[in-house]
Amino acid sequence: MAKLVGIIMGSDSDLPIMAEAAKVLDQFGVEYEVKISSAHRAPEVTIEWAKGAVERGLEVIIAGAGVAAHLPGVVAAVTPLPVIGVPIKAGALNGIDALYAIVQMPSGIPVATVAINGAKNAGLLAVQILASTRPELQAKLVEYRRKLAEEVQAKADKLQQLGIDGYLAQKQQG
Ligand SMILES: Nc1c(C(=O)O)ncn1[C@@H]1O[C@H](COP(=O)(O)O)[C@@H](O)[C@H]1O
Repeated sequence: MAKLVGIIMGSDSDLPIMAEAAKVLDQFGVEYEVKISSAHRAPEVTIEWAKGAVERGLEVIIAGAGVAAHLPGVVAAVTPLPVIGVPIKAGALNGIDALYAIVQMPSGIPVATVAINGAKNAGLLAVQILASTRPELQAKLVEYRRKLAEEVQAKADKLQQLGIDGYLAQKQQG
């Protein structure tokens, strides 16, 4: 399968979080490219990467950045591809600054913003976008959701069986 998703982040310090998006894509068998670049520190390289994304065959971009997180918006400004922004928890404001910077895009250039450090959901959202034209991915998503629901049901059954104190005691034991 060709590389369909581009993952870009502002710094290698974002990598531990952004790796969670890559992990989801691995899980669904979606190939991707990964890039460290910065709209602030390396603007030309960033813009060149984003401008070439369509030609390279990418269909979705996941862009993560912390603090004054302009990277996702700058990428979105130069590509017609959907951009999913991941605000990274970093710096004195713990990601609130990044969240606001990414989510408050001016009208006309959207960035689909997930939660602070929400790289896993960014990966899932990318899979969902790709799945709209790929039945095999759609089927995997249905199965993924079925397992999630099964896990919730297992917890509900256990709580019913053990009661609150028993449940918490068992949870504490790990
Ligand atoms: N927000 C941006 C941009 C950008 O938006 O272009 N470039 C780097 N950064 C962010 O700066 C934080 C600290 O970076 P360093 O750890 O390299 O100092 C990172 O979270 C990065 O995403």
